[in-house]
Amino acid sequence: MTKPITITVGVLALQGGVVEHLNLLRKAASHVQSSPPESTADNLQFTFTEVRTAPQLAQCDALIIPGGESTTMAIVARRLGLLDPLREFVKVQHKPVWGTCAGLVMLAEQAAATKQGGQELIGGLGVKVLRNRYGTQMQSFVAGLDLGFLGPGQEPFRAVFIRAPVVEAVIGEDGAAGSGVEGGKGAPVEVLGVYYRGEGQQQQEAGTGKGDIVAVRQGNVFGTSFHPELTDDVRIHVWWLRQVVDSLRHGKLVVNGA
Ligand SMILES: NC(=O)CC[C@H](N)C(=O)O
Repeated sequence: MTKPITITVGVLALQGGVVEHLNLLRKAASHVQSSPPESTADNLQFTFTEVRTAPQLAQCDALIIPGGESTTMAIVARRLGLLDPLREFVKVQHKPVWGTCAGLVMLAEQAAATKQGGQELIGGLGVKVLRNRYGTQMQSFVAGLDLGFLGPGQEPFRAVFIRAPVVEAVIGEDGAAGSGVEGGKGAPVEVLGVYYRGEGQQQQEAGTGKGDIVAVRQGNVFGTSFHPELTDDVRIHVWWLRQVVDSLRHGKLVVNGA
């Protein structure tokens, strides 16, 4: 029998929607284990854990940065000495990371200043984000998104937007550290989700209309403006865990226990 592969996935637990991600990750894991990526059958294990310290981060093969308030998250991370280890995790070790909402802001290379002085970011995604694109908490909304990366013929994903950022501009490979496992030249920035505000489904399908970029990936770094963890729809978590497994198997990364 082959040795089990245990993948440790952390959720940064300084502030924000931590428990919700952990719950959905656990559900997603059982989906991934019941139809595992090829060659990991029977021996794929996941451990999910909260991350508050650099040693806890070092145990992780992949990380989720949840929604919340990115300014607060950055201040707390700085105080705990976590900002540099997080940058190392994302930009030097190129481990898979997913940021939701405030997490997307943290992973952007640039954020359009909404306050004087700006804020500290982790970076890794070659994009510039615009914070609070749709206004205040009161203007929160749910919208059906067609997310092609989930596969053909999928139902729209009911995306929850709460003081959500959007990707205002793709800076590209040069703006970020690059996310290819090999290092060096960065991976391209891929737009994986667009929200067409007040526009019809037909325009979405035709790819017309301007729309806001609300899901983006560059190599191992993935970001969404919205909060899949606040729904019981497990599809994006399942997709991401599969990406994590693939990346760890095909990249030159060390997997705990492998
Ligand atoms: N729901 C959220 O995560 C809101 C993000 C928040 N507006 C920020 O900029 O950090």
